[in-house]
Amino acid sequence: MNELTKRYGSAVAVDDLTFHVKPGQVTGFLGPNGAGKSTTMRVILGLDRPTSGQALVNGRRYAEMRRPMREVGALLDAGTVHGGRTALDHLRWLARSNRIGKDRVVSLLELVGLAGVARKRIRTFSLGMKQRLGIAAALLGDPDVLLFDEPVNGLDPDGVRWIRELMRGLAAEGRTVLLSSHLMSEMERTADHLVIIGRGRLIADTSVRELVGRFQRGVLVRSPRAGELAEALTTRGATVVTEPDGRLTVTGLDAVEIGDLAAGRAIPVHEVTPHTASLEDTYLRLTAETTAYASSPERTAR
Ligand SMILES: Nc1ncnc2c1ncn2[C@@H]1O[C@H](COP(=O)(O)OP(=O)(O)OP(=O)(O)O)[C@@H](O)[C@H]1O
Repeated sequence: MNELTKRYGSAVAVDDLTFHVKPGQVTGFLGPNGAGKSTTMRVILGLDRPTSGQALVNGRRYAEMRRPMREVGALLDAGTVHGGRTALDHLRWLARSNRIGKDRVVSLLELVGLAGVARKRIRTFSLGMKQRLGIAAALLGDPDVLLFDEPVNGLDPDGVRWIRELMRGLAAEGRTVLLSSHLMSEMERTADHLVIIGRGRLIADTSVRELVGRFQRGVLVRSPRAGELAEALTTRGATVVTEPDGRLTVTGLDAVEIGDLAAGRAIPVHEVTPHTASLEDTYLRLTAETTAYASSPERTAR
């Protein structure tokens, strides 16, 4: 994504957005409703034209690919498939028109857990089943790059866990996985990296670990020799505050470093608790401003 901007009339859906998605990891694409995630994915897939800037996959625009399904697989809106067809017919038709072997259809129906309903019409499927079918379609061409827009919509807890494991498995195979959601709780356990947007703009492009670290509020440490430990920690560059109950709040060193330092000096430690704002809190704090703005049209009008 390079300086991508997409306007619909006077409304800006995506605003000068630049980020790169790496292979071998799951990248969570997060933002409140209306942040511009679907629009970005539609532009990547050539379904919408950018107003300016560009979205490239493997250095090329989607329209320039000779066999796009073999390069990029996508699940956008699972509800748009032809309801009169069976799951098997739908995938066979997609395979035929993209010169993909029939065997692959059967193995994918098994992979997504739809083998037993392959000959049922799609209109009888639940939303979760349609999501599974959409995922099978995305994987049909065995592409290295995969885009999933809110894939857990409509799935039960088993389905959510299945998606999580599937995404992690695809990334472990070295594929590039971009997964959108408006819920941080989902991403926390699935993604390695996060791209967070709000009102079409980039808010954060960071690893999950870095984001946790950024909002760490220190490590709480309890020791019967707190004074001695505080002195040792301060010497190592940490900032130490002694709490009224005698515990120490340490910043500047993480729990592992504190534990190792104490062990090295044979100072007993009875508690080491990192105090981290949850990722959910962090995400809400990061996006609060954009959400408030977006939900107050009278303010944007001025
Ligand atoms: N075809 C369109 N015409 C006009 N405005 C549009 C169109 N598509 C999207 N928008 C607007 O662009 C903005 C971004 O929408 P988009 O669907 O990309 O957000 P999103 O992050 O995917 O949100 P959600 O989580 O709700 O799906 C919204 O304000 C939306 O109303």
